[in-house]
Amino acid sequence: MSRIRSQSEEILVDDDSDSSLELRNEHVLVTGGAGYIGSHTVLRLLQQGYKVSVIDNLTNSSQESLRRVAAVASSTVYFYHGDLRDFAFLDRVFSSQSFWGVIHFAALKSAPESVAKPLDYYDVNVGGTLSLLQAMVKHGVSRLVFSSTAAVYGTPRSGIDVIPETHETHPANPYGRTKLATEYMIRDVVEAYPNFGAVLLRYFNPVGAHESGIIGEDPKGKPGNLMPFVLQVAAATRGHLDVTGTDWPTHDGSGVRDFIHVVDLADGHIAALEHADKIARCEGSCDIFNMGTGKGTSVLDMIHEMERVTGRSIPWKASQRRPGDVARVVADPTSAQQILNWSARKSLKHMCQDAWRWVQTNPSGYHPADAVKTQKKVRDVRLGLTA
Ligand SMILES: NC(=O)c1ccc[n+]([C@@H]2O[C@H](COP(=O)([O-])OP(=O)(O)OC[C@H]3O[C@@H](n4cnc5c(N)ncnc54)[C@H](O)[C@@H]3O)[C@@H](O)[C@H]2O)c1
Ligand SMILES: O=c1ccn([C@@H]2O[C@H](COP(=O)(O)OP(=O)(O)O[C@H]3O[C@H](CO)[C@@H](O)[C@H](O)[C@H]3O)[C@@H](O)[C@H]2O)c(=O)[nH]1
Repeated sequence: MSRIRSQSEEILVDDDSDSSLELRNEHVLVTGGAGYIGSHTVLRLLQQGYKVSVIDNLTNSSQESLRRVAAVASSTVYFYHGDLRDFAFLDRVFSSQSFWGVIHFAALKSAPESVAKPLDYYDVNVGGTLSLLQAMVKHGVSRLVFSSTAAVYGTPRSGIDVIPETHETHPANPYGRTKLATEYMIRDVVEAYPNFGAVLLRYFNPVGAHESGIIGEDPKGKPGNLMPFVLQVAAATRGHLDVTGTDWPTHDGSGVRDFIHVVDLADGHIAALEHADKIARCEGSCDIFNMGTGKGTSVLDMIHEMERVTGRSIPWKASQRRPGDVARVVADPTSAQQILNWSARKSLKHMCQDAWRWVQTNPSGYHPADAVKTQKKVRDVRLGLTA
């Protein structure tokens, strides 16, 4: 194994760990792999036998997620601590390993924050991807899966029930615009370089956690999305939930979204990577897929399901609509079903059960205070700096 001086940390499982996994030759680089969706995807990749390296600057995550992933999979994750915008760093990483493909998660992801800090969002989301694409082209790596978002659609055309990939793109905030700009940049690279296979995945609303309760969404700072708020109210660390809009033209007046279990989404990335390989082998192209269930769930539906799962009451109050919010955002997932042979399997009940298990097991997320419990689960993991 080639190593990068003091840039890389290796996360190893003891040799006596019980691993019957058949390893593949394909080495996948995952940017932002320590984060919420990235860590679940790294686990799936390892379970499929891929070799996995992660680049992350840990601005919104902790290496603890990868230690746990390595332990659950009884496998190894190669970790490079660094920033995607640093081309010299990327160049060294790409020189040290021969990557088969890249899954690119690393980004800033808060729509409201992007309104206040648009340049940060363009810098990381567009600038970071620019530097990644430069490294991929320089080192001849030509399979890419990219995290895009339903936010690129903006307000859905009136009267439409589910959003197909062909829907117009009018993002309503800088975050969505950085993702759309990045989609265009990737499409231009595919046009310019033969045999480049890129898959752009537009996620709807990812929620839930791995069923083990070992990895999940680290509740850093004040949550911005619905599910972390619902969990806090269920755990009685927040008094009530503000339902932001109860006068929408929906079945119960609250907003409707397409919630997708993060493990289903992780599986979608494996299918997308295989598709990127297929298209890279025949001339190359850039394909776009929605990642959703096709089912709409209202905020009140979500509250009621969480009440059933937890056996606790979730008090809520009607509150004003959030600026820029829309009534209903639900995916048409047909293309992913037909072309990737992927569809989401887990129900709203699974999403609530798994999110609740994660929160109960890890009340402070990956916080060191929980590490005592954690150490037992990951005691087989050795962490060593490579020279
Ligand atoms: N979670 C959602 O609701 C959602 C919805 C649609 C799309 N997405 C997209 O999915 C991707 C992953 O989202 P997530 O929820 O896992 O977010 P996350 O914040 O948990 O993970 C992103 C990871 O990228 C890392 N990172 C950020 N900037 C970096 C940089 N410059 N260099 C290296 N690493 C950097 C962070 O430390 C973090 O570990 C993002 O691109 C996000 O925009 C997320
Ligand atoms: O305290 C809260 C928070 C949210 N909501 C409602 O819950 C629904 C879902 O909101 P949220 O979880 O914030 O998700 P979205 O606004 O749909 O946006 C998410 O999903 C998009 C993809 O669809 C991503 O692009 C965004 O980054 C991500 O924040 C909406 O109707 C909100 O009005 C509440 O009622 N109370």
